[in-house]
Formats: sequence, C-alpha cells, structure tokens
Amino acid sequence: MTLDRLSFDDEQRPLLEVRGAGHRYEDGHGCRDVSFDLWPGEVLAVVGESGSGKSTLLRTLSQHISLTEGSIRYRHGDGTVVELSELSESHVRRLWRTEWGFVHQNAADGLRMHVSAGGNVGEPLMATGWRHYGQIRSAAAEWLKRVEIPADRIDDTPASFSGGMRQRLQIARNLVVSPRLVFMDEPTSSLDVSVQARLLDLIRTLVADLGLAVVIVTHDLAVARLISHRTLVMKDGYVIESGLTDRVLDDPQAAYTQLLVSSILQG
Ligand SMILES: Nc1ncnc2c1ncn2[C@@H]1O[C@H](COP(=O)(O)OP(=O)(O)OP(=O)(O)O)[C@@H](O)[C@H]1O
Repeated sequence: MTLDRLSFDDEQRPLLEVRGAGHRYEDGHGCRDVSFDLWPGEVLAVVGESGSGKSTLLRTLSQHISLTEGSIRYRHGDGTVVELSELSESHVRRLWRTEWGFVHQNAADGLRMHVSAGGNVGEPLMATGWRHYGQIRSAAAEWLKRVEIPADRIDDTPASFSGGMRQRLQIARNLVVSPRLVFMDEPTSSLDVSVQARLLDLIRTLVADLGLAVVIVTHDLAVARLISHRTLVMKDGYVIESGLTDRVLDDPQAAYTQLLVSSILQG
C-alpha cells in the first residue's frame, strides 16, 4: 500500500523506518518496542546474548514472521514508501526477487545444493527476467570471480564446496541482482575463525562497493566492530542501547553492554 511518494531526493529518507516494532509468540514477546531508521548504504549490527531477540527482530523485519505491534516502513527504489505489514504476499515476493537479500547462517538454507554454482547465481537473474543464456552465464562467472570462487568450479554443485566457498556463493546469489537491502543472520559464525576473517573482509568490501544497506545479526562484537556503522544492543527482547558502533563498543552506557563488551556474557 502506497503511503506517499517522495518529492525530494530519495537519499534524504531512510530505507527502513521502524517504530515500536515487535513480535509476540504464543507464550511471550520475542522482541518489542524496537525503533530505528536504516539509511541507504548503512550497516546496522544487532548484538546481544542468546535469547535476547536478535533473530526474532531480523525475521520480523524481513517479513518471515508477522509484525504483531508497531510499524515498519520501507522505501522502494522508485521512492514509494510502504508499510510492510500491509503488503500482499506477491508484493513481498517481488521485493525478494528485486530489492532484498537474505544471507543465512547455514549456507544450505540459502542455496540450492544440487544446482551448479553458476545456476545458483544465474537463477535470481532469470527470476528478474534475464533470458539470454550466454549473458546469464557470463554474469554468473563474473560474480563467482568477485566472491573468489575459481572459474573452473562454475559447473560444480555447492554440495562439493567447503563451508567458506558455500557462504561466498550464497553471497553471490544474493547480490547478483543488486539488492538495496540485505539481511544477514550470523553469516560467519558457522565457519572456522581463519575462514571467518576472509569472509568478513569480502562482505565488508562488497557492501561498501555496492552501497548496500545491511541489517546483520551477530553475537560476535568483533563482527559488529569490523562491519557495521551502527549497533543495536538487545536484551530480553528490547533494544537497551544503540548508537555508532565505535561509541557503543568503546564507551558503552548500559551496564549490560558494559558486561557484553567485557566478554562476560559472550561465548
Ligand atoms: N518459535 C518460537 N516460539 C516461541 N518462542 C520463541 C520462538 N523463537 C524464539 N522464541 C523466544 O523469543 C526470545 C528471543 O529469541 P531469539 O531466538 O529471537 O533470540 P536470539 O537473540 O536470536 O538468540 P540466538 O542467538 O540463540 O539465536 C527467546 O525468549 C526465545 O525463547
């Protein structure tokens, strides 16, 4: 449903305007009263200990579960602003095809494991109307190169890939259609530490090059530090602190964030 059409520079408006948002499960709230703006090109980390509501918030923002209270407005590429909870299923599906991406913690959840690497990257292009096989294959090859997957693996399936390669392929599959907003759920936490660093570096470079807006959930403050501009700290479903990442991590105000930063709650 269209709420308004922008009459001035799009970049002057947030991509997401979240106000008092929450999701209530049958037996209680997963997250509640969450408010923030997300700007184009901005990376927002959501941190907190296990059970604090990070995944619930991410799944609510990305429309995987319903918003049970509050409001989430999204600004389309053409400037139209919509209330996400009022969109039809087909409209949301269109957003997934054209403007949104989701990088899962487990690459198998975001890939087709028995389709070739080239097919995994080519499929989203076909879903947006690409028809010329040669062009699809060369765009897929270009993206595999960008995510450091050797060209000679294009016809192999991700089932034969290492964990790090799978995750890089999942990223290529998401970014090939130039989305505006990408949700990431602990994208590095299933990998060995040495592989994590390389993947984080790649994500950081791609996000900056493409000017993507990202909401990334992580329990790892080092990930937030490396990749995000701003950080929300969650506890018991609420945001208890937010601000520029360096400020939140170097000068935490809430006692809980101080504990988190001093590692007492991590692990
Ligand atoms: N499907 C569900 N049904 C009922 N309650 C749920 C469900 N999923 C999560 N919860 C509850 O919602 C609260 C927030 O959980 P959530 O999974 O969002 O936290 P989290 O910070 O993402 O934790 P983790 O890092 O362990 O994934 C918890 O109290 C949890 O028990």
